[in-house]
Amino acid sequence: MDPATIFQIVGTVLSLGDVVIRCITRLSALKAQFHDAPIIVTSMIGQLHMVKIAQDQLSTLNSPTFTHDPRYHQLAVHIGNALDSFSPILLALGQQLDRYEGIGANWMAAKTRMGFLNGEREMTNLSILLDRQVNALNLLLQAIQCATWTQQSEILTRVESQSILRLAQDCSSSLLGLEDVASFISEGTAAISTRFEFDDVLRSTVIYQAAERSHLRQAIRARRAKNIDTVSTDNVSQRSVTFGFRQAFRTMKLTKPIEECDALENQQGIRVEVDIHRETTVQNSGTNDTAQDGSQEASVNSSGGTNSGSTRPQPGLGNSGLSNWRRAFQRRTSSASDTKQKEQNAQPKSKVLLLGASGGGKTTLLNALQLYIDSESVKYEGGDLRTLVWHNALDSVRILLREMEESGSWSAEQSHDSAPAHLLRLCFDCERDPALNSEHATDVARGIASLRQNEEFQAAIKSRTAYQFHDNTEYYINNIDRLAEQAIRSSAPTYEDMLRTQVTTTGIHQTVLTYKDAQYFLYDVGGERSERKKWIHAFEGVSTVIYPVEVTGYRRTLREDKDADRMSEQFMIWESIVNSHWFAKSNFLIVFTKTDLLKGYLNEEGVCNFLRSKGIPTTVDKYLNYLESRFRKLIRWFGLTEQRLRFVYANLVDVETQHAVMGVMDVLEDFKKPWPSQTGTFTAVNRELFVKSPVSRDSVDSSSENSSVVIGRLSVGGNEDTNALLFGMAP
Ligand SMILES: Nc1nc2c(ncn2[C@@H]2O[C@H](COP(=O)(O)OP(=O)(O)OP(=O)(O)O)[C@@H](O)[C@H]2O)c(=O)[nH]1
Ligand SMILES: [Mg+2]
Repeated sequence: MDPATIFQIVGTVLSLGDVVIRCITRLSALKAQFHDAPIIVTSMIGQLHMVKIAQDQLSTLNSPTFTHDPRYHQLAVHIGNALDSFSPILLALGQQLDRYEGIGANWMAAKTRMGFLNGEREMTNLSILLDRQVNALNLLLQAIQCATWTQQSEILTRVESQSILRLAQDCSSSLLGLEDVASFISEGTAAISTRFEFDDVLRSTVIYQAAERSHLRQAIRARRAKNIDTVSTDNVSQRSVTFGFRQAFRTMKLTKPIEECDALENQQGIRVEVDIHRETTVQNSGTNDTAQDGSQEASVNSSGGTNSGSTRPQPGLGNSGLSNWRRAFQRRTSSASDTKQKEQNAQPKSKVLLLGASGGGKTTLLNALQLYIDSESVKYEGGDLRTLVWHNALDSVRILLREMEESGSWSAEQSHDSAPAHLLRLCFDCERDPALNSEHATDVARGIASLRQNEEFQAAIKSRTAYQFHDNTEYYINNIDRLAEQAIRSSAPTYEDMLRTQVTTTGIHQTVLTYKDAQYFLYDVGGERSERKKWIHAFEGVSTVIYPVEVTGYRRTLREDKDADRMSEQFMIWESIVNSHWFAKSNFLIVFTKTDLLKGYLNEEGVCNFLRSKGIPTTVDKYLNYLESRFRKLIRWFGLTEQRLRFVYANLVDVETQHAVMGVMDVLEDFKKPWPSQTGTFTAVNRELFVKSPVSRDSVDSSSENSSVVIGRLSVGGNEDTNALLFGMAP
C-alpha cells in the first residue's frame, strides 16, 4: 500500500474526531436529562471514548516518518479492512440523534423516541456494530505498541484477532447494501442486516447520494470505454447499457431519474436519452474523461492496469508482508492481455464469469487457460513471481505447523525435535524481511528436509482432513530443494509452480483471451464470503458461468469459517446461481477441480467413513457421478437444457497434458453455437427433474425485443433464502 493511501485511510478515521465528540456530547446530554437512561447509552458513550483515545494514538501513524516502516504498511491495510464501515456507523448514529432531537423532516414521534431511549432495536444494533469497530481499534492499538514486526504479526494472525477484524469488516455489509439488501447479507451480521433500519436513513443523506453518484459515474465511464463504438449499432450492448443505467437508478432509489440524467449530462459530458419505450439510455457524447474523486473503490478492474488500487490483501494464507507480491501477481495476470486493443478488433465475444467458493480453483483455471492459449502473454516479471512461489511454499509449511500446534499434536515448547520450531522462526523472519536471500533459502530448505523425517509431521501431511492446510503443501515440501535453488539462482519458477500458488482473489478481474478467432472476456472474482457481495457487479450479460468445484470439499472447511464445510458451501452457491434470474440465459460449465488429489483423499479412512455414513460412494468414478447428480438436482430452472449445462473433470495443475484446459475451451466453443430450440431438448435426467419440481417464470419475456433485459425471478419457494446464502450467510 502506498503512503498516500495509508494517509487517506488513517486520515478518514481521524477526520471523524469531531463527529465522535459531538456524539459523545449529545449522548451525555441524553443521559443527564433522563436519569434512568438505559445502560446502552452509557456503554455507547464508553465505546465512543475508546474510539477517541484510539484516534489520538492512530494520529501517530499519520506521520511521514513511518512511511518506510513495513510494520505500518501492514497495519494500515488492517485498518483499512477493519474500519471500512466506521464513518457510516458514526454517520448513522449522528442521524439517529438528529432525528431524536427533532432536527430535519423525519424526526421521531414520541413513541419512537421512547423506544430509542430505551435502547430498542436501533440502539442495540448500532451498539453491536460500534462494539465491533471498537474491538478492531483496540486490537490495532495493541499491534501498534509492538516493538517488532514478528510480535505484531503474531498478534494480528491469531485466530481471535482475525475474527475481530473480520467482524469489524463485516459491518459494512449491513450498511452499504445497495438495492437488493438480502443479497448483501453477510455472515456475521445476517440477523442484524434484515432488521437494520438505518439503511434508509443513510441512503437519504447527501454524502451517501454523492458517493452513489460517483459510483455511477465510474460505472458509466467503464461502460462507455467498452461501448464507445458499439452502443448505437450493437443491439445487445445497447440493451445492456440501458439495463445498467436503469439498474443504477433503481439502486440509487431516485424518484426522478430524468432530472438526474440531465445533471449527469452537464457534469460529465454524458448524453442521457430517454427512448420511446421510456427506457433510459446512455451514450457517450463528451470527451471529458477527467478522473473523478476516488472515494469509491472500483468494483470491476479491467486489465488496463487499474486494478492495483482495488486489490486488498485478505486475511488468510500468508496474510502479512506479501501483499505487494500478490498484487504484482494479480497485475501480471490481469495485464497479460491488452484488453483495449483486443476489444477493438472485436470478433464474436463471450462474457465468461468464474464463480465459486474460495479455493475452488477459479484463478488457477484462468491462469491455466492463459498459459495454454497465450503463454506468450504470461510474462515472467523478475523477482515477483519467484518470491510469490517461495512465500507460498513457506506459508504452506507454516500453516501446517500452526495447525498441528493448535490441535495439540505438536508443541514448539515441549517437542524434543527443534526443527519445526526453528522452521517456524525462519518463516517469521521471512515475513519480516520478505526479500529473498540465499542464506535464508538454504536454511529453510535444510529445515524442511529435516522436518520430513519428523514422524508427527509425516502423519499430519498424510491426513487431509484432520488439518486444514494448503492443497499443495506436499508438492512444496517435495520440491523444496529445487525451489530454494530457484530462489538462490534467481531463476524463473516453472509453470507448475505458478499454478500451484494460492493468491486469495479480491475484487473482480477481467482477462481477455482470443481463441480460434473468438474473444472471451473472463471475469475472476474472489470466492470468500466477504467478497461475494461484489459479484453482482459482474452479473450482467453473462454468456457462460464457469463454476469450479473442489471435489475434495467434504470435510474441508472454509478459510473464512472453520465451522463451515466447503462442499455444502459449494452446493449452496451453485443453487443460488443456477436458479438466479441473472443467469436465465447463460450457459453453465461445472469444472470439478483437484481430481488429482481425489484418489488419496478417498483412500483416507476418516473421509471414507464419513462419506459412507452419508451414503456417498467412495470409488472415484461413482463419487464423481454422485457429485454430478447432486449438482443437477439443485437446478430448478425450467429452461436449462442439457446443452447448456456441461461438466469437465480437471486436474488444473497438470501442465503436461492440459486435458482440463482443452476440455474447458471445447465446451466454451460449443456454447457459442446457436442454441437449439427450447422444446424437446431435455435429456431424461433433466426432464425428470423438471417434472418433479415444476417452476414458472413469472415475468420472463423473451418475446419482446425491448424488454429482453427484464428477466423475471423464479417463483420457487426459498429462492430468496438461497440468494442470502450465496452472498455469504452462514449455512
Ligand atoms: N493439486 C491441485 N491443486 C489445485 C487444483 N486446482 C486448484 N488448485 C490449488 O488450489 C489453490 C486455490 O486455488 P485458487 O485458484 O486460488 O482458488 P480460487 O477459487 O481462485 O480462490 P479465491 O481466489 O479465494 O476465490 C491453489 O493453490 C491451486 O494451486 C487442482 O486441480 N489440483
Ligand atoms: Mg482466486
